[in-house]
Amino acid sequence: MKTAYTADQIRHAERTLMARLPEGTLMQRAAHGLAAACADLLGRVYGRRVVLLVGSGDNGGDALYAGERLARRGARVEAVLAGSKTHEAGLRAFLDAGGRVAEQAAVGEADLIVDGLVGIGVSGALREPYARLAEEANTAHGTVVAVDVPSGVDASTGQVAGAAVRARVTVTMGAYKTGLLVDPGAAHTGTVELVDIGLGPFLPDPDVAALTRADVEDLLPRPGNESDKYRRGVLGVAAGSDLYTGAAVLAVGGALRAGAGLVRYAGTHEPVQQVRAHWPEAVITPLDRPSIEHVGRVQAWLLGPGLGTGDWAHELAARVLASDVPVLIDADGLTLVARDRSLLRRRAPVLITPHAGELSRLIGVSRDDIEAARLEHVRRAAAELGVTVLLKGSTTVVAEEARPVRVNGTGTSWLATGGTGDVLSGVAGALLAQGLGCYDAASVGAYLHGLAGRLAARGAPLTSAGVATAVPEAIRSVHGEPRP
Ligand SMILES: NC(=O)C1=CN([C@@H]2O[C@H](COP(=O)(O)OP(=O)(O)OC[C@H]3O[C@@H](n4cnc5c(N)ncnc54)[C@H](OP(=O)(O)O)[C@@H]3O)[C@@H](O)[C@H]2O)[C@@H](O)CC1
Ligand SMILES: [K+]
Repeated sequence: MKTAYTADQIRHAERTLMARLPEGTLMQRAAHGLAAACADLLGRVYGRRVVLLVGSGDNGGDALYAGERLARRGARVEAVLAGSKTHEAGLRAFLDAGGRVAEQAAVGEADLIVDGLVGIGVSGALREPYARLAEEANTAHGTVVAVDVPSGVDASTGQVAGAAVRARVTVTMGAYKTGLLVDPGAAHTGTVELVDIGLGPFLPDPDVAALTRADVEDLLPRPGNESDKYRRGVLGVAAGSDLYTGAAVLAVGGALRAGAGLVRYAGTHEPVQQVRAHWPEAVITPLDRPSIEHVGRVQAWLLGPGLGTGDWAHELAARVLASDVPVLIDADGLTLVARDRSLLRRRAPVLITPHAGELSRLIGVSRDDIEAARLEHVRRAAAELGVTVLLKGSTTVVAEEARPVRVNGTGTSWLATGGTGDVLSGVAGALLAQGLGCYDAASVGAYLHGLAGRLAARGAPLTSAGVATAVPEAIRSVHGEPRP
């Protein structure tokens, strides 16, 4: 598990560790790791031009001590002092090593730009001249390395209130910060390199976590010798309508590709025809009224994609939610429960999979506000609604009360196309039916779906059907099995 922490959590751990070490030890460890990362990026250090953007706090101190090391190896290092004060000992060491302070920064001509403006001590939007320097770094030709956190990104939330550095590499000290994993901040980090400064034993429970390949491998259900289709998880799918047939086809496809033992599809005439044509392996119950009494036993339900939002759909949703198995609610199902919250009053678990627009209707917050503060709102939705929430987006986040938010970074922007959400609901639904809890089904589902998206896209546009087709390959790559 990749774990990440808020600025307060990091500071608390740092204080405990610092009390046991000679003064300045941690910053020297940080600077050592930072200088090594810079040297790697430069290839040859001697003679190369490096500009340090130095803020008034210890983030600037890290940059100065790393600059000292690079200067000793023959780099031409200039520092722009942006704050009202500067880390004194760091500046002395930097100057002693031959570093220079520049009035007018040659940011545009540098081979490497080290962003030491602000780290975990940032509050609010970058002030001048920090904001201008961040913009200069972003438009310069040189490689930008952010110290600890790209300046302008809130380390605790990933929120970006104004100008912010966009780094090629972020060298982060001691532990990942939440804001490095969650968008919009995550989009600013480039590759994140972690420098071990000995913080590990002092860190509390994480604020957020991201599943690694090994975690997903451990969590993924694998059929044993005695498995039969009923034990491997039967998913009921209540999706699609005479107007929207594709959603049903894609959701059933996602579920079958993600290992449901059996999919029982229930729907009206048109989607039934389509699902039957695409997926002969699905067991189909044509519905002439909104009822699930003839569908047979299932271990979980997927409710909503393409279902419509009229009385018929409402009645079917009420029947599905009156069952005693976990239910995943997506798309039109979310519109129905936004209108009638009483549908969510049930004992068995509920997983909802909204995008920001759908979540906006559920919690009465604007879509833009949700996009700007995804963590805050996904947590709030989980607490207010008493359900597990998977908020879709460039970094998908999964919240359940009293658990760290799980962040998924496997996705690709090619996935932002029609129908991919239906596939995701099928994948996560199949995992629910195979016995994973909502929290794990959602986060493993997001991981596989993102990976399948990458495999389907390979750098070019994808189709949602292609994403479903790539799910088995994603599972294979998680298990590390050779491809046929
Ligand atoms: N502690 C440790 O053991 C270790 C810490 N380490 C390093 O220290 C970093 C934390 O250092 P920190 O606490 O000094 O805070 P930091 O991020 O430099 O920023 C504070 C300064 O920023 C300013 N400022 C704030 N907001 C601003 C804005 N919007 N726009 C403009 N300016 C703004 C604010 O200025 P002021 O408002 O006071 O004028 C304040 O002076 C951490 O990220 C890591 O890199 C590592 O060496 C490992 C060991
Ligand atoms: K920084």
